[in-house]
Order: sequence, then structure tokens, then C-alpha cells
Amino acid sequence: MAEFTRLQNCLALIRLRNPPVNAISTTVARGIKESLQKAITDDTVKAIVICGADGIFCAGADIREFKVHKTFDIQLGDIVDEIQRNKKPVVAAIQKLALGGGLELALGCHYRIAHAEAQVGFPEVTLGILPGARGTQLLPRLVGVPAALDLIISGRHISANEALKLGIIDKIVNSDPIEESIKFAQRISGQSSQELQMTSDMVADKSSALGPPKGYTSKATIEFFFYLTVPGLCCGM
Ligand SMILES: C/C=C(\C)C(=O)SCCNC(=O)CCNC(=O)[C@H](O)C(C)(C)COP(=O)(O)OP(=O)(O)OC[C@H]1O[C@@H](n2cnc3c(N)ncnc32)[C@H](O)[C@@H]1OP(=O)(O)O
Repeated sequence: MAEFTRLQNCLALIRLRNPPVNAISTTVARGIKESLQKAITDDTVKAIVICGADGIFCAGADIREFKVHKTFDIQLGDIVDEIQRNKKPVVAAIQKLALGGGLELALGCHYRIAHAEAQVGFPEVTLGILPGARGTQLLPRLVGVPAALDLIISGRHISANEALKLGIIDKIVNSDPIEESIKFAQRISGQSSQELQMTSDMVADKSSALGPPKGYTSKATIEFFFYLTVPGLCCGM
């Protein structure tokens, strides 16, 4: 499930809870969607923090459901779109792990604050799939196409430090990232929706200005580049 808490100071906290790794099951996805709706439609909420329970953000889609249904049906892409469409700033507080769909959820947020020991990555390739919930568009916007390809194709987990250097994470802390995210969300909750919209537009402009990386000129690479960067060309979630 996902727990919705209305905090003081005009903030809402959405906490993923699905032991042992807060994987995104259909129930968790529904909980996130409902919590987001509550936070977005409540005019007294000015900023939103998303975190995980029990010291871990999220290890991605719930592979227990995958084993039963042979497919993931969590509509995570819709959730990421909703976060991005919404005008209130959303901060992801990353403790320990943000993998697969967990990283896509965090990439959909406007800011990411991680604990120094956290790790992030896209392990989808180890399941024979590609990130399908906007990760293939959002990651290259932040880190560029070659680094995004490397992470998506290798499936490797990287440290918070490497993620910070690449630009995936905005800030690393040695203290509790949830507390830090709440403080940060409080600070930015004064930002007008117009300012936030301008920031989102700038990120979108930057991504559409990206061309295929120099030296990568084969037709297959260019097609893959567009697959990576153009929303809607991506399969299924
Ligand atoms: C579409 C697809 C989308 C959106 C995706 O997100 S695909 C990606 C799905 N996620 C993964 O493939 C991650 C797989 N898990 C791991 O790599 C590791 O388990 C871990 C790094 C998350 C933790 O490793 P470790 O500390 O060594 O511990 P264990 O491997 O022993 O795992 C601990 C328990 O957690 C359960 N687990 C792990 N990942 C998931 C998951 N995604 N969904 C459900 N449960 C998960 C794992 O089975 C262990 O459970 P128990 O055996 O202790 O009951």
C-alpha cells in the first residue's frame, strides 16, 4: 500500500509500504495514485514528499506478481506523468535503494535527495525487459544518452555518489533523507506554480534539443535514441 500523511507546513507525505523492499505491486501503485490525487486536489498542500517505509525507497515492480501473472500491470507510467503534469513540487527521499520502477518514480519527481549509502539502477534488463515507465526518456534528459544507455543496458546498480556526479540525484545526505526532503520541500513550497512550470519546461526544452550523440550515426542507434527520448514510442506501461 501507500500511506498518505498530511504534514504540518502545507506538506503531504506519501510512503510506500510493501515489505521487504517496498516493491510496486498493483495495490501499491493504486495507493500512490490515490495519495497523489489527495495531495494534488488539496489546495492547502503546497509540496509533496515520496518515500519508502522501513529505511528503503523501492526495489521496483513487485516480481512476486510478475511470477504469477507473467506481466506487470501497474500503470506506473501514468503515475510518473501525473507527477510531472502536477504543478506542486514533488521530492523523492531515497533511502537504501531506488531500482527499476522505483527509480522511474523518483525520476518523475522534481527533486531527488538520497542517503550517501543508497544505490540506484535499472535492473530491468536482467528480466529481459526495458524500463517502460518513462525511465528511457527521463534518464537521458538528466545524464545524456551515452550514460543512460550504459545504465539501462548494463543493469548495474550505482552508488549515490556516482548518481550525484551524473546528475540523477540532486543532493546526498548522511542523515535521514526523509527529514531532509521534508525540510527542503518546506523551503521550496513557496515557489509559485509558474516558477515550477518554467523549470519543467526548461527540462523539456533541454531534452528536445538533445540530438543523437556525436559518433553514433548508425540508423539503429538513431532509432534507439528516439526510442529513448520521445515519450509515447515506449512500450507498454
Ligand atoms: C516493468 C518493470 C518494472 C517497473 C521494474 O521495476 S523491473 C525491476 C524489478 N526489480 C528487480 O528486479 C530487483 C530485484 N531484486 C534485487 O536485485 C535484490 O533482491 C535487491 C537488490 C532488491 C536486494 O538484494 P539483497 O539485499 O541481496 O536481498 P535479497 O535479494 O535476498 O532480497 C530480499 C528480499 O526482497 C525480495 N525482493 C527483492 N526485490 C523484490 C521485488 N522487486 N519485488 C518483490 N520482492 C523483492 C526478495 O525476494 C527477498 O525476499 P525474501 O526471500 O526475503 O522473502
